[in-house]
Amino acid sequence: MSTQQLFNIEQELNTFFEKKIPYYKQRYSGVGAPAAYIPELKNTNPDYLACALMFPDGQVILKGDYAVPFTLQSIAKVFIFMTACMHLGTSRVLEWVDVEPTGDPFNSILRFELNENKKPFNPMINAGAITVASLLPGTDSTEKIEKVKLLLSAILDKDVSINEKIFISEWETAYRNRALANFLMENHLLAADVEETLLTYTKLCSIEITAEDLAKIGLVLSIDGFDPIRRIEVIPSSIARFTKILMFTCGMYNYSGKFAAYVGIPGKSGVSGGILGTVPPSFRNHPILSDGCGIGIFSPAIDPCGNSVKGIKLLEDFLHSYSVQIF
Ligand SMILES: NC(=O)CC[C@H](N)C(=O)O
Repeated sequence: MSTQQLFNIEQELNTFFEKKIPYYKQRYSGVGAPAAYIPELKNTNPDYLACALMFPDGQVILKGDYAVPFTLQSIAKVFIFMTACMHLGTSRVLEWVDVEPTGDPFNSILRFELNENKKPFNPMINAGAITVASLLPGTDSTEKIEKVKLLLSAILDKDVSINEKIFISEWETAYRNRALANFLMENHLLAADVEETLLTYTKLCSIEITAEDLAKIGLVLSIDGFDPIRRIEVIPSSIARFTKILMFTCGMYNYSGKFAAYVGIPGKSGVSGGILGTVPPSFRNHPILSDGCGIGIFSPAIDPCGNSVKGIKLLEDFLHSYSVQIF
């Protein structure tokens, strides 16, 4: 692509987001609210809205409140799964967890009580992620957490840290996840101690990132685990590709089907209001997104499914406005 074309695209996208971010902030002001079940998240400003895009040539678009850090929350499930697969092999991990969307809330306990399904439905809901967290290699939570942090650091080319305040706030109130972990243990679906596994899972949910970090992760996933900027593989391609399938089918909890149908890319959200999006390279000659891109969105007011209200609207608008379709 010529420098002139690149400049025009950058200008075009800048104009798009400079217009849309204030629009969505106003249009959906007061709709949804920051997650209240983790007390520390309740205090987040619901009006933040950030978008980051990263392209394979290294071009980055950062708009809105992109400098505000937030915690991964459920987005951590993507890295918990990939790390476990990298150490144990995907087929071993899938002996413990299924790959079926649920249609139930992300922290639902229903299926265990009914005892309808032996394995947790998929690694992108709490039950599945807690099971997979118990499989991580290491003798205690510190070692297990380190393995996941190493993968994230390799993708982002920097260290990541845990927001202790948010971790403690969730740890002290994680009644539902404790119940889930106990059900899992009762069904022989935890490979490590209940409290140790919960500690691993909850700390990983509290890793702090930015919208730009999510865009970088999305970019690496879009190119099947390859970092096009440093020209190295950071995730084995078969694992990156399998993870995108899970994101596409199960990444948005009980909104996953609608997200796939109406937004149309692999995505993963967290109750902090983050959305990780990945646009695979297209075989169609798309004027902007032919080579793929990574998307990071952040807006803390979430809907009853646990997804960012303004974030989904902005993402949907962007992808539709630029006719991004992966099928
Ligand atoms: N949906 C989410 O983001 C959930 C993550 C959160 N840490 C929990 O386990 O409840």
